[in-house]
Amino acid sequence: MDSLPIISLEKLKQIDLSGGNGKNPENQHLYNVCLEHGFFYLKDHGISTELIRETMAASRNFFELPEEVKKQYGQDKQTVYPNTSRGYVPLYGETLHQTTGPDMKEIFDLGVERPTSDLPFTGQTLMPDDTVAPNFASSHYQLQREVLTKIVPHLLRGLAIALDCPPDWFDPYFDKLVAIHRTIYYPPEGGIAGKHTDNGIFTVLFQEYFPTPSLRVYTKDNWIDAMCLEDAAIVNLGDMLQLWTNHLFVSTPHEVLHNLNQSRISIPFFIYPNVNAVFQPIGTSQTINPTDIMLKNYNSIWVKKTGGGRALELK
Ligand SMILES: O=C(O)CCC(=O)C(=O)O
Ligand SMILES: [Fe+2]
Repeated sequence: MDSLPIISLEKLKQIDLSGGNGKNPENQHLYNVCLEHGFFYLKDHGISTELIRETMAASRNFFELPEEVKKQYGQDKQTVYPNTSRGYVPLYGETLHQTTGPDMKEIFDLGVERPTSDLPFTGQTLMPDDTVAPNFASSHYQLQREVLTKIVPHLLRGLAIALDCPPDWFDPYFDKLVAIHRTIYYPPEGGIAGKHTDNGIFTVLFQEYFPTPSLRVYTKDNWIDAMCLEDAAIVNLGDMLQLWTNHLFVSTPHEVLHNLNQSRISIPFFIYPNVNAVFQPIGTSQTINPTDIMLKNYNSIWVKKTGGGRALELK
């Protein structure tokens, strides 16, 4: 196995409720892929290549601004709690794996814009306007709207059906979902994201197209390259879905080693349930509040600097 499986969102959306819970062959495929890899390409997702390219170009233009301009949107200027969930982070700001140390990359984190609130991960991001970073905010929020309407609900339904649950089984947990929406800039020759797992339910990732890949995935006891497939997003399962499914599905370790002579942009969307949701891992009587898990993960990345997700388990 040296390439990752491909799931068609269009096929997943063809739910036939006449004979049971709507499971179709693509759901069965999704189930097997989630058991075995937890990492796959998502094609037929309905988001235009132009919008993705435009958002990447606007991101690159932002990251090429002088440092003192970018720092005006730093985490210390953000009002959402925790402020490490929003805004600009310079090179070597984030540690995803303790042994690798601080990552050589810059990031900007956005969220779903909701009225300011005391609830964690809820509120407005301080963003550069068009005079500072043309099209940065507008393209990102357009892409976010499309990810949250065209991909996330259908993937949640596909996963529910794959798990032999009714299609709308996850829906009440996600009607005010939390999304950490990030854009990353890896400088040429040495950009890095240390080994980690993502902490949420799943991540929808758009990576810039290069013939030589920089993203690597640990699956079936091997590190393999995640080649760039034009027009396909990547989806990887996170720790929270692993926990929810009582370790049936796996959150997959991955890392970025970017050695090309050009910079690389990627745009992941980390999807979490509603802030005040409570879920029970399948087959247990435990109750889990996803926000507690998120806050613990933020503490481990930004305060203790011991890494992201299950990074401590990864050598
Ligand atoms: O840049 C990438 O391709 C992946 C980034 C990533 O894994 C993350 O930010 O969690
Ligand atoms: Fe990741």
